[in-house]
Amino acid sequence: MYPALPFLNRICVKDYQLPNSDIVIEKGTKILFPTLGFHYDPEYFPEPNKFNPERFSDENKANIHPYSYIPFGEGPRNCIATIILLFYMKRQLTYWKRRNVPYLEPSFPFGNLDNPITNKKSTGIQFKEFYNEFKKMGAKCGGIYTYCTPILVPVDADLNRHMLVKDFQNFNARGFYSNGKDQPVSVNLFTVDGEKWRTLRTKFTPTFTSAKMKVMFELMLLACKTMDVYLQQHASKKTPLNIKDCVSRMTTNIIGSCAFGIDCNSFKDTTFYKLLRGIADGTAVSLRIAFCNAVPEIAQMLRMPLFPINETNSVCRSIEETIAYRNEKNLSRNDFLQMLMEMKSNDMVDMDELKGQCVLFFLAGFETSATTMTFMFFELARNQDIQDKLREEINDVLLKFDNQISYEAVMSMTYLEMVMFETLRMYPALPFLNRICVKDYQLPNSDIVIEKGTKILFPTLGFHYDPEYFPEPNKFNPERFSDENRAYIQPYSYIPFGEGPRNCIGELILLTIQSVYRHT
Ligand code: HEM
Repeated sequence: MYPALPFLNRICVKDYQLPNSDIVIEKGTKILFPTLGFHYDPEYFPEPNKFNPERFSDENKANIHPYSYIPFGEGPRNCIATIILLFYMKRQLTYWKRRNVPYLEPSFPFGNLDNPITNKKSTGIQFKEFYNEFKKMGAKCGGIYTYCTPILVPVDADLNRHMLVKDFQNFNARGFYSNGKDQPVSVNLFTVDGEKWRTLRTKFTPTFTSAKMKVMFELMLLACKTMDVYLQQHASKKTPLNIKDCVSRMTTNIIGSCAFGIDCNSFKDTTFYKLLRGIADGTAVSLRIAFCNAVPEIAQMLRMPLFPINETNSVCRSIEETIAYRNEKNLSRNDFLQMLMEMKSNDMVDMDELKGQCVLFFLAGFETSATTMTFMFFELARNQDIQDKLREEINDVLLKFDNQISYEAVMSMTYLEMVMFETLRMYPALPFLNRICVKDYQLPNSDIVIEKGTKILFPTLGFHYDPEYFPEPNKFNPERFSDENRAYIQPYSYIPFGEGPRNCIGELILLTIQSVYRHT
């Protein structure tokens, strides 16, 4: 759809009679082959405006008309750059061998990944398999390739401690794409690196304390009220419920209320729900994010925004309107937006940073929380005994709290916490963590040196399903996280929220809550 050169050119160096025609092309005539024309010709590519990788599946490829697909040119003068590129790619694929790092044999052009067009496995599962291969070799880490990019995969919990925590200064970047010029809100805590990240993290950490969350809890409860009615309707009619849809609406209500100051009642009116989903959901969004991160230089050159423009602009407008309304009426509310407004009035953040963090609050908190809850209900449905035990705990605790759900009541539900931790072990919302080496680094007790610029991918799923760390890993067993058993979990093998100074800022809420309540 986007050939880098939209046409090929040649010059006729000898008079030439067109085949099956009496037209003669004179020597010296310039010829321009319109690549874009061929690629968008429905005779050759039906529904040419549709992005459809299936055209290039092994079966369909054979039906493409020869010489109608010419992104690299054709014939003896086809792009020299292609040949150089191919040579470079082949050489790249020997990177780990040359550096004496244990590696898995790659193949061209996908490296160690499955063919993205025909593959059925998620990237998280593929990295779990790489993990198992390196463990079998007895290695502490190993090298693989995504396409031609070398990626280091640590498979040892103690190495996680070194790289994510102790030697964080060598790996403090995530290398995620953002485009501050054209879409300032794409510059946020998750996407920025270096000094900018450090400054933002220092500014925003105090907004995630347990005291702040306790105050916001009332808003969260209110935002869930309409779900009660929705659930009761389904229960009384005995109609099945799409649990993913239900928790996604609930999460939208909470985020709408806490981050955007909007009462969006997604169980009745799906306007805001659809708008927010438009930013985070869908193949086009995933493809754009994947493209931007795979070839950030090209994305930067094309000035590609990270998030869909229309939806993001609508959400930003709504934030601006709420701020203007609160300022005009002198209103205040115990939400995340108010905290950011106070930071702005103290010149700690500017308007773009404020909007960026609201959008990030949604992106980082929405899918992660909704999928975790969905999988939790899935496992509770499959394990009736665990469901009964949890229900019993909830009923017992509520009895002690006059049947009122309060912050304190929820925090004293220890079995609920164990169930949630086990859900996050089996279904971590992010199946891997990524970092970039920013300073050459010698691996501990080894002569391997990781070069500056190397990408590292920590395979969370691999660790969480490793029987060395979690016996019977396919069994949903919340008891692993009881007070007694938790002490036996190998540090840095359980990483659903990441680790070290760049871990999930949302986890700080959990940690603070735990330390407060476990010691009272
Ligand atoms: C079940 C819920 C959640 C899970 C499983 C989760 C998981 C993660 C993970 C794995 C990371 C990457 C950490 C790393 O690279 O070491 C991350 C980063 C982050 N998360 Fe969460 N998250 C959750 C909820 C939230 C919520 C509710 C918020 C905020 C409102 C949030 C805000 C962030 C931010 C801002 C970052 C980037 C931190 C940085 O780079 O400094 N997350 N999260």
